[in-house]
Amino acid sequence: MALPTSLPVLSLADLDAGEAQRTAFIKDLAHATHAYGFFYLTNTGLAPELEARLPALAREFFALPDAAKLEIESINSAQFRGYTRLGGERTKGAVDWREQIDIGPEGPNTDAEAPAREAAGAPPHLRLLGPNQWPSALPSLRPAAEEWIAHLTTVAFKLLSAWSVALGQPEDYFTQCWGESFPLLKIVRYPGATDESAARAQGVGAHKDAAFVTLLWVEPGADGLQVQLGEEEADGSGGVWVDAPPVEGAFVVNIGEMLEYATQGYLKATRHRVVAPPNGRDRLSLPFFFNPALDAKIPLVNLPPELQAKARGVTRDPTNAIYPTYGENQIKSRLRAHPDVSERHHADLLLKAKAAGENMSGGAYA
Ligand SMILES: O=C(O)CCC(=O)C(=O)O
Ligand SMILES: [Fe+2]
Repeated sequence: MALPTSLPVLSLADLDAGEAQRTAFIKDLAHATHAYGFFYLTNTGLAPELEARLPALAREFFALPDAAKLEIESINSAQFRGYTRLGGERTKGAVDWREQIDIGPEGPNTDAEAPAREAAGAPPHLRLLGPNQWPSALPSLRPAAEEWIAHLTTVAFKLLSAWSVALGQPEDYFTQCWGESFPLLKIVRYPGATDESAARAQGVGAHKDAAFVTLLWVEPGADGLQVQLGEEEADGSGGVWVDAPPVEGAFVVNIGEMLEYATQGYLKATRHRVVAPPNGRDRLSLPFFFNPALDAKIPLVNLPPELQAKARGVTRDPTNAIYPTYGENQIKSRLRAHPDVSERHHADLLLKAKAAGENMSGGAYA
């Protein structure tokens, strides 16, 4: 297969532009996400005002004094919400050179009830339900982030129904067992490289996203994202690393491991990484990971024979099993990514995982 030097661009508006354009969109979507696992999506209906407002607030947040940022440090949150300072996160055990805020669905704090709940048989992933942390120095961040999440949720649902049709299923195939979505928005800043530390070359290390689907916004002009196309080896080597610079007005969309798993590899979760910006520059991005409810079990898609013939199967690292319940995957990847939060709030789960022989030092995206 000839590899493109840049990723395909699809317009979401085509889905509502009459039968012919809708059919063409679904076909292009299937091709892009089977062959590459990545594409650019334009015309998502995001209000230009919001597209300017949230990144501007993100920049304001990162420019706050450390004390104001650390007020919402993720170490305070058993749900891994809030601010993670530079060097606080890992991929494949190596430190990522970025600072970020993690924002999930808002919920009451039930940390104190977890032991009794679990003694009565509730799964540990319910520990991920709880409140976000918002900076008191920047009250306008919360409504902007919530509007962003709400809009991308509608965009992601449109994509899910288009994939359902592309996979020969009814439109509501994925959503019938979906439940209340459990998305995660990250607000991320990668500082420029300095020659002080070699670790800074890894903005975020090579990984596949654990989510169903990711919709990534990148600040215009900020390159650094690279995508591994072609046939890679099981150990992650091989293939061709292609630059995926931001395209004006577009989100980068990519398949996560849960959707790859549900389609037995027909849709591809493609490895990607971010190279730290050059000295004197920094890079802002807003990855949005779209996921079903923590207790959702999404059935494997019964592919039509012509697609089944092209499904690659899912080869898994035996130390990084995919569980049928979404929440089990989610809590494991959070435990790996944030060892400090895990040791403080979930030491019992770390011990259990180690006793079961799982590799818990792999980082978010082992
Ligand atoms: O910041 C980016 O451009 C991508 C980040 C990413 O791949 C991730 O957080 O999973
Ligand atoms: Fe990613």
